[in-house]
Amino acid sequence: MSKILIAFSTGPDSVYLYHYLKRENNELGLCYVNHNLRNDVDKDIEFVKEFSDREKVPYYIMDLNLEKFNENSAREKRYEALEKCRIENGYTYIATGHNMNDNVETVIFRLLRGTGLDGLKGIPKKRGHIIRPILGISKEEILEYLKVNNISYRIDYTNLTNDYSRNIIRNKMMPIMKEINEGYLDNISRFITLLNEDNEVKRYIKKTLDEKNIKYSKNKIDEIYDIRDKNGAIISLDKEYIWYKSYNFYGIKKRETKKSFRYILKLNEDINVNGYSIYFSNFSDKKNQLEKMGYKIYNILNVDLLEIRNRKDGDYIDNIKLKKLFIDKKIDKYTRDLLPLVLANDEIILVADIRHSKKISGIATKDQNYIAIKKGE
Ligand SMILES: Nc1ncnc2c1ncn2[C@@H]1O[C@H](COP(=O)(O)OP(=O)(O)OP(=O)(O)O)[C@@H](O)[C@H]1O
Repeated sequence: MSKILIAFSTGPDSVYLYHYLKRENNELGLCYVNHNLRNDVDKDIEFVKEFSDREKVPYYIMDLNLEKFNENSAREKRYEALEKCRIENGYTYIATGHNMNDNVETVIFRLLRGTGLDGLKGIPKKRGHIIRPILGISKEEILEYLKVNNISYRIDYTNLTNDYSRNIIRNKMMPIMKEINEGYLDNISRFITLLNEDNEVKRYIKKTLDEKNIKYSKNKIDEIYDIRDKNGAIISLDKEYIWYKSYNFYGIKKRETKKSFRYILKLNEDINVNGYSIYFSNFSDKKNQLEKMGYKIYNILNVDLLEIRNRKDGDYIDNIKLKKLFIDKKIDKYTRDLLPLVLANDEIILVADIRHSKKISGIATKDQNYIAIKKGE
């Protein structure tokens, strides 16, 4: 439960916002800012008083004299007045009634005027003490709710806006977009949400790097951002740290000290190395099972011992230098040392699950020795 001051203009959005927040058991108050710009302010104030009486919530009227200001400064002064009211009366947040239509209109307006990606984030859900709880609700839903529940409100300010471009977007462009696609509002709004999520991930990355005092470039943030869905992915940060993504972790880890390894695998043995499981077998039933579990299977003839080790300088697979392969496949230096290589008769036949030598076949036939490999936690 929070103590929330509603920026209450008496229009449908504010009235809906009140009912919306009431459902969540918040402690509410109403603040009407009197701009003295409209003739029927008295009726607004009467509405606020009646509403507050009926709902048993406190109200506050903040007077402004804005005759000499333009619309922009009216908005600024309104936010100042709301903030003053919030502090004086001990509220935690100010909630405004911006809705999904306002958000989409804002983004379209910015697109037409020219904007960067940041501008397409739309109206922020939260900024300082200001929250906008009904940003995800369309005007249509709001009006429908008020109608069905027989809830009264005053004239919609937003339709009286004297902002010329806004009016064209709202009254001309939006209806045409709706003709093209009924779901246009949801679709654009979803796009805005996606952009905001992206921003949140990037903010998290930046904050985490800053906390560790790590020097980084903007590219690094993009690189880290790109692996956000790739379990097992690693980005090298510096000598000491890596950024690591696994099923339940996405953040900074200390590098494990480089340990070289070497194992011998006999037929029908298996092994786990640095997150890879490897089977060397000739059981065909098991082969089907492993295949279903996502293992890559390779046939191998005339071998009954395999060697599993990490890379060494000058390693080759077929005629390709491992180093070149790693660069081509964009495998960072940290990961390169952890990858298990599989060797038969001193020749590399598998580089983890990344590449197999021409000498072994990716098609496993019956009753043959095979290697099964899979990366997994
Ligand atoms: N006179 C007022 N008193 C209190 N709150 C108001 C008043 N007018 C507007 N608000 C608040 O601001 C919200 C947005 O209203 P409106 O779209 O008219 O304002 P705006 O800030 O000029 O909008 P935008 O930033 O989208 O151009 C309303 O839902 C309401 O919460």
